[in-house]
Amino acid sequence: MPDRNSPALEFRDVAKTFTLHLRGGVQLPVMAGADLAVYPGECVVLGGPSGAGKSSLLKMAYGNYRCDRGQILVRDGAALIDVASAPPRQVLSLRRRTISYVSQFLRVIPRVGAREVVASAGREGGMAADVALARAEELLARLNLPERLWDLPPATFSGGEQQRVNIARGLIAERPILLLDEPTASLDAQNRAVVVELIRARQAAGAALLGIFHDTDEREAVATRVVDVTAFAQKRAA
Ligand SMILES: Nc1ncnc2c1ncn2[C@@H]1O[C@H](COP(=O)(O)OP(=O)(O)OP(=O)(O)O)[C@@H](O)[C@H]1O
Repeated sequence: MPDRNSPALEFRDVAKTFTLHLRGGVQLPVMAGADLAVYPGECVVLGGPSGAGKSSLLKMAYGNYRCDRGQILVRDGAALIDVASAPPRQVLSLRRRTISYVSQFLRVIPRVGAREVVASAGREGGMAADVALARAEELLARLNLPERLWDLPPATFSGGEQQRVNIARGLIAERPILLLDEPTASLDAQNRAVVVELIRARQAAGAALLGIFHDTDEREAVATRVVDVTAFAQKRAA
């Protein structure tokens, strides 16, 4: 069981400004002085208006965006890794072992079927091939993806079908930190309820979750705490 008394993920004094090189170097400050700790067993939901920087925080934690200042500390077993300064090799290793990220959209791989898209994420996380395959099928069935689609590449799937493959891919390896960027945005009520159950199960198992949920009911169903990122932007203006 993870140590619940120390954060699994912690942002310390993080600042981010986008520079638009194709627009004459226009600067877009998004946040400064962002401090946030997420503990094992928590589901912290990011709140605040559109454009406040919620997705940017998740992308910085996953190492997709660099931050300009501060630290993003990830507990990786006994080690503490600063994603903000870690070399790419170390960030990739964190993605294999420690952090999962369910983005809003599935990045489809041409010619690879849905079941394999999910199972391969399990294998990358260290599962044996047969276990990964069985777990992939279990998740796809739970998420009501029709079996006739399992061997087809998700490129032609509906938005909601792609999103469910994406969720299965993000959840299969059961890593200690889970980042969720509106995972239920394109789902119907029945599938939203399944995703809420899966998220709560990860939380009960001691994972640290950080997510964005615009739907109030879902937010209430999963959040142990809501953090308004507008406060980070206000620090920026101060
Ligand atoms: N890659 C990028 N290049 C330039 N600006 C960006 C980039 N990504 C985000 N931004 C800007 O940063 C600000 C914060 O965006 P972000 O997507 O983090 O907000 P958000 O709170 O998640 O919004 P929403 O709720 O609408 O998804 C916005 O003003 C956005 O235009």
